[in-house]
Formats: sequence, structure tokens, C-alpha cells
Amino acid sequence: MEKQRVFTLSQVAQHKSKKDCWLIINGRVLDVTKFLEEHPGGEEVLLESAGKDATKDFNDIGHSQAAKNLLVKYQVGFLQGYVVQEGDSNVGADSSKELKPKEMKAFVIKEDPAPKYKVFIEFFVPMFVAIFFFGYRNLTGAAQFSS
Ligand code: HEM
Repeated sequence: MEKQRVFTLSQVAQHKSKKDCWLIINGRVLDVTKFLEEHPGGEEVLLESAGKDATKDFNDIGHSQAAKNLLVKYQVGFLQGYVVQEGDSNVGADSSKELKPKEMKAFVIKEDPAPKYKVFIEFFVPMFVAIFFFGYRNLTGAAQFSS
């Protein structure tokens, strides 16, 4: 559950120190603070990407499947606006399968542009039309009755 949290780029960017180091790889937000000293490539390279998207750097090195499997271990969530494509869930599940670098598809999170306006259109407008209609009929009916 913890790994499903969604972070914005600016939230990730706040974790860029040696004592609190996050980075993004393939849309996954990773807390690598405890991994800094263990990283075979050294802590400097990780600190250079701290708080940022390190996907390109990670892929350029040609990390092994074992390294890719480690990503899930340090994952604390996902980057907002990214969808992990099919097959990426295999990371960490089957180390015998070599996975290709995953492509992340960006999508736009659309907020309802005017929900109050929509309520007005869907509810109040028909209500006003009905009131107007019955009011008009009553008035004309009353007018006919009185004449
Ligand atoms: C959480 C993210 C990362 C993990 C889990 C990770 C893991 C590993 C592992 C297990 C190795 C040993 C070789 C291998 O198995 O491929 C390694 C080597 C290395 N990593 Fe990373 N790495 C990460 C991020 C990065 C990043 C962002 C860079 C940036 C450039 C980087 C640069 C390197 C380098 C330069 C090596 C040494 C390669 C060599 O000696 O041939 N790593 N990494």
C-alpha cells in the first residue's frame, strides 16, 4: 500500500540530501537513503540525481536485472502523471526474465472544470424551466378562467 502513494516532482525534489535521498526511476519514487553506501556504483552518482528523475542515468549504465529488481525494494510510491505500463509489475517478481527498459506514458490529470456550474445546468435549469412552464400555464389558465 505504501508503495502506491503518489508524489509530485516538487515533493520528490525536497528529498535531496545524504540523510534523505529520493530519486525517480521509470515513474517509481525511490527512497535510496539506506542504499547510498551499498550502491556498487558509489553514493556520489545517486546524490547527483537526488530529488530528480534518474531514469536516463540508470538505463544508460545498463544495470543488471538484479539491480532492476532492487528498485521495488526502495520504492515509496509513484510519480504523479505517470502510468507504469504492462509488464513493469514483473520487476522483482521473476529475475530469470530480462526486462526491457520500461516506457512511461504521461497522462494529463483533468480536474472537473466547473462542477458547480454543471450542477447548476443539470439541476437548477430544468427546475427553472418547470417552474416557468407551470407558472405560465397557471397564469394563462387563470386568465382564461377569469375571462
Ligand atoms: C535505486 C537505484 C539504483 C540501484 C538499485 C542500483 C543498483 C546497482 C547495482 C546492483 C549495481 C551493480 C552492477 C549491476 O548489478 O548492474 C550498480 C552499479 C552501478 N550503478 Fe547503480 N543503481 C541505482 C541507481 C543508479 C543511478 C541513478 C546511477 C547514475 C548514474 C547509477 C550508476 C551506477 C554505476 C556507475 C554503477 C557501476 C557500473 C559498473 O561498475 O560497471 N546507479 N548499481
